[in-house]
Amino acid sequence: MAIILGDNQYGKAESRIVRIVRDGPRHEIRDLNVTTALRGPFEQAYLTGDQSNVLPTDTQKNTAYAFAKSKGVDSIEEYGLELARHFVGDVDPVTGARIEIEEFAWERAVVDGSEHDHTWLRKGQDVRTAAVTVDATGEYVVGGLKDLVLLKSTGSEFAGFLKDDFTTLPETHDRVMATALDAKWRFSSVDVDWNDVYPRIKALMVREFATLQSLALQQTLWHMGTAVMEEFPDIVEVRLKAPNKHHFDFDLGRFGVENAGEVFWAADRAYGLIEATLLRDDAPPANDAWRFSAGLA
Ligand SMILES: O=c1[nH]c(=O)c2[nH]c(=O)[nH]c2[nH]1
Repeated sequence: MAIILGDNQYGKAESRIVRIVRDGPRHEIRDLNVTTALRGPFEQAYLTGDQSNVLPTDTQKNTAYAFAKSKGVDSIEEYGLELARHFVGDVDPVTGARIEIEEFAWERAVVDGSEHDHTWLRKGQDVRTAAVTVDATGEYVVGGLKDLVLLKSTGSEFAGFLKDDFTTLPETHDRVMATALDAKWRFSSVDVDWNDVYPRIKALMVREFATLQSLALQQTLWHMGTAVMEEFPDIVEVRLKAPNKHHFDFDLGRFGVENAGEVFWAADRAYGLIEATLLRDDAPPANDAWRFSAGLA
């Protein structure tokens, strides 16, 4: 019996990079969490401790900061592509680079009725994400968002489900539906107007969540994904993950008080977890586009 080294990669996880453009009185801010990972002939670092092929994770971190200055951060997708191309193209042993980025949004503070030049408020809790892979097979961009918290107070049903001896859930034709959406979409091209596309995808998913008379969260996810893929031919795959944040009617009947869908117990766990992948049947191969690192998704 021999033990072999399997899949491996290494890099610097979660460099917090804040890029401020301050060319004039009105500043711009981009607030990022950047993870880099390199793939290539790094077996000897594990097997014998030979570091000769190893570009330190510290250097990877420094490069991410340096590129934030030299290349700027117009979009996280483009910035990720620049970094990945550099590692693969300019650092000899590297054959593949994986860059994962989260972006935290800020909105300008409004002071005395006008937008302030250099003060912002953190915007929402949802996070824009990008995962870029460059290797010998090509360049891949997976855009996304996570923690988009949505709730609708009607327009959601769950009935007609399979029942067995353990089923206690009542059927409903009017319930609260809430989730914290995690969505990822794979592009078939890197020639994309990233900052134009992102808000349109988010708006489409919110529209579907709001307007569909939902028979299940599963159906809602299908509609969100298909709406995005119908609008954007370059998006060939969508992966959705949605916790069903249950809102149970609180039993006020015990106190002789009527509760017609007005007071809920918002349970934080256990929660349903609904996941789906939507894929065009002629999608080009994903190769390592979905191979995540460092627990960031
Ligand atoms: O939208 C839902 N899908 C389910 O699969 C499910 N299961 C459940 O108990 N409630 C719900 N709601």
